[in-house]
Amino acid sequence: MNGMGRQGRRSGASGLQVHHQRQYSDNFLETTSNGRWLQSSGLQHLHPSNNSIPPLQDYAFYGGGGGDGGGQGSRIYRNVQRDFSMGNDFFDEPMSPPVSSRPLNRWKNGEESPNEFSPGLLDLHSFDTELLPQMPVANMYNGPSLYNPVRGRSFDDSEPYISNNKQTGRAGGVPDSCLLKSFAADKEKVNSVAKIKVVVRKRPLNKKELTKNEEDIIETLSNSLVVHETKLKVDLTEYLEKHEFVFDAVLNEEVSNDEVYRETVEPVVPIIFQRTKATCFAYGQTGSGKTYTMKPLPLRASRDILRLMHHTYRNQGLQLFVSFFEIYGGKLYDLLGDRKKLCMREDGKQQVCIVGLQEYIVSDVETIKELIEKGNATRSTGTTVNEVQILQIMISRHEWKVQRSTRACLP
Ligand SMILES: Nc1ncnc2c1ncn2[C@@H]1O[C@H](COP(=O)(O)OP(=O)(O)OP(=O)(O)O)[C@@H](O)[C@H]1O
Repeated sequence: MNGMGRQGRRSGASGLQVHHQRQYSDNFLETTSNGRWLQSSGLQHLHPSNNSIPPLQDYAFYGGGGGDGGGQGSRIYRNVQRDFSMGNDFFDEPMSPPVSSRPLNRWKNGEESPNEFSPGLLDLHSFDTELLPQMPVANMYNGPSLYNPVRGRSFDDSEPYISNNKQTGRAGGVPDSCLLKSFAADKEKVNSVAKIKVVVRKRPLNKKELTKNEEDIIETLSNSLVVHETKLKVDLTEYLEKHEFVFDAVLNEEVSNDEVYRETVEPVVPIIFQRTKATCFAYGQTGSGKTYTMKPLPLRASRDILRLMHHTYRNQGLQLFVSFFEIYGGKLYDLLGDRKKLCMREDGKQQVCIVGLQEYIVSDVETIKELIEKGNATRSTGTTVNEVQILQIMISRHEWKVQRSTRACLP
């Protein structure tokens, strides 16, 4: 969100969510089921037929000032998103026709073989996961706990969350009756945590706004912000109307990108080792700071994911896959695959796949950085209403991929 003057600016926010996706379409935005998916993903405002659900900024921020893009009092805005999601596909059952053959290290090696690089299928099905454990997972980041085994369903076990807790508890010598109570309490606690976390970031006034002597009309409080809107009485005297909006967290203009990461993505990182997918996206008006906010997040997340893979989950044959695609004008394009047009398909189990999406195995942050730069260079630069870039970071067991690839050959 932005520091705003008084002439018609609104703002943006970033959020996290876990979602399901089910649709079948060549044109991503045009089907009812896509609409459902977009809605469940918090992207409903991208659906052309959906005028009923206002995007957050449509009611939260308006009448702000200056800068590019925001006309005076205008409710028109560029609905651009910066998005990345993380997850794993280590499920008990195959969720979709699997990747027939992955472009293993294509980017690194700069060579292709027909077997290795034919189009794959990316399973976008999200496990109906435990809730985002803000409370439990936050604890994992106290000091060296990042390296401790995480609780819940993970690559370490195939037992449900509660069983794993039990094991952890036993190791600590807690009596069974207490354990049962504590498991129940834990489960209840997790169940009571929201799946979606909305964080608003205020950006400082930019040079243009400062030059114009515009006022900052946003006041940030701990988890809310107040918009000071100037209004005119009938006798043309000015008065201020205050509008307060509450969010899960509000970050003021002094907050660094590191703090944004800690507040938003860091707590989710261990969760993706627990059969879950997580999505973080930013939305807001042009110039509101989406790129500035989102750009550092994937690399920081990758660093933590790799650290967990190399410590807590070492020797488990885990690999990290990266893919990057764009939804542009209602269609999908592979940003790491020469902007090839992709399509979404639903398999026999009604799981959604992106057919032909290139995925790259990565083992270091530097390579991920290169891939992101490559994707950014390929992305659209237009000013359309519907434009989303989605970077996906996925953890998988190599053998699992191979197993699933075999199934892909079946009719
Ligand atoms: N929190 C911040 N602190 C300092 N500068 C910021 C902050 N947020 C944004 N900016 C600056 O504001 C300008 C616009 O930000 P940015 O490009 O991220 O906006 P955007 O929402 O991605 O815009 P667009 O939708 O047009 O791509 C940039 O110059 C950026 O450096």
